[in-house]
Amino acid sequence: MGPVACLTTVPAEAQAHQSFHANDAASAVVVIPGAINTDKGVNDEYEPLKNLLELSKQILTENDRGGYTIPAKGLYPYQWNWDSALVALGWATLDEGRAWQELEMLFSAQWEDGLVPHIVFHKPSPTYFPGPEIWGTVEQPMGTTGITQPPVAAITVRKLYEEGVNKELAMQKAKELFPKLLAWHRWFQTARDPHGTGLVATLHPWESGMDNSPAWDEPLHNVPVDPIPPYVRKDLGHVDSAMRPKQEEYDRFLTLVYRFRAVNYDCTKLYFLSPFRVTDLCTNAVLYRANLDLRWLATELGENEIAEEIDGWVEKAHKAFDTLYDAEAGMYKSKDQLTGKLLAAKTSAGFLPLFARVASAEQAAALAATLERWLDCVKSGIPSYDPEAANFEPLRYWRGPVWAIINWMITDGLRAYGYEDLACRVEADTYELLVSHGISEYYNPVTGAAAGGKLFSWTAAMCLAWLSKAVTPAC
Ligand SMILES: O=C(O)[C@@H](CO)O[C@H]1O[C@H](CO)[C@@H](O)[C@H](O)[C@H]1O
Repeated sequence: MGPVACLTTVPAEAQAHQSFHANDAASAVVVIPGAINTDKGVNDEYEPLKNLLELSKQILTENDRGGYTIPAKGLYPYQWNWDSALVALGWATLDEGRAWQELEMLFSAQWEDGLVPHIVFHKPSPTYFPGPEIWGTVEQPMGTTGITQPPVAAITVRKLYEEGVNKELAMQKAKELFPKLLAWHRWFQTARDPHGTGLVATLHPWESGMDNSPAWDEPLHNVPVDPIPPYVRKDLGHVDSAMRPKQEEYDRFLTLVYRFRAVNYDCTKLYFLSPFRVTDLCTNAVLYRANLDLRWLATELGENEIAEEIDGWVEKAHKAFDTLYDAEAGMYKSKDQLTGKLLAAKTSAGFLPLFARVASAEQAAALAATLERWLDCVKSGIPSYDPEAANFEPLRYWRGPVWAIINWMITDGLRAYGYEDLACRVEADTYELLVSHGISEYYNPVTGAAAGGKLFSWTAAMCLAWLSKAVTPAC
């Protein structure tokens, strides 16, 4: 095969806002596998990537709080669930022991019923709201929230186990973590799918990880705002309000927390009483993939009965996923469980069934075509929301901005289905964003500008674990 024309010149842009900066990023050239650079020497091209990797390493080190990594200073000062599972992939490229420790710290906060909380409040911090005093999960051994997040951890454990150099350590840690992962996945099957539909419920937008996704507009609007105690948002002290969820969303986020707290987060009650209950594509796609990886681990560890149990979950979920596919739109959609309706919004979560491997070849082709259309509408992809939608907001959080972690998941899926060129395109876009604009929480897909929190851990981790391998000097 001849050279692939994937060369992109990245405009120079200073990264003054980054305290560890990759300021050699000017005139960087993105080279993706198979590309031949005709203008510059390989070493020059590699320099921006080397700087980016150095910056990423420094970010993880700076955000390390002694065994767990905060997502970003000030804005998110605790341990977040799916952040940590993704950040562990970055740590693995630097220090395998530290990667395993990240997961151990997360699971040290696991509840007796199996839930792994969305935030662990290891140490007090005055910079985030709502903190442990609002959540009030008093019965737990340590301060946590009482909800969960997309279960990435089993995916990480398989990767660390398979790709780790220290095989003895990997075997020991995988064995220790396996029963904890299993307990969490079983919790999803029972607490969040009590009727055995094959797909699990998400009871709070914070559980979806895509807090203010346009998919939640309708179901969240149906949540009545209770007379909750007055509160001050701390996020707006760190980030411009134009990049964050709106006040009416926060009032409902908090209403849900107080309602859940009133029943002490009893998972047998929450499913039935929550006024917000959706089938979230992100949670279900991540869980599906995590179940495949947990099943793989079960076989590795000789746990054959458990492997069969997981097969049952996967089989049921596989059939149920088709109910989320909108053939006319060429897209998967989340569903409101309380109204039974598919939610109209086309979001980047709609591509995640590729990451899960649950899409058919035909569905994958439709998703690839939709994705291509989206990418043609923006400077840098993948936008988190349909860029052709009237209410697309390129700066506001999950309503338009690009997130590197989602790009990684979708790229992984594209490759698995044979869409190599499209995967390369997303990789090149992601690299260009990071080289030109620094390592931030998310990016404006129209201008490329960095947005949200700066020096962001999971973006740094994606750089170390993904882009470092994907973006290589021409060979
Ligand atoms: O905005 C917030 O306060 C928190 C609430 O959990 O949510 C954002 O930050 C988390 C930490 O990075 C991510 O895990 C979520 O995906 C992201 O939406």
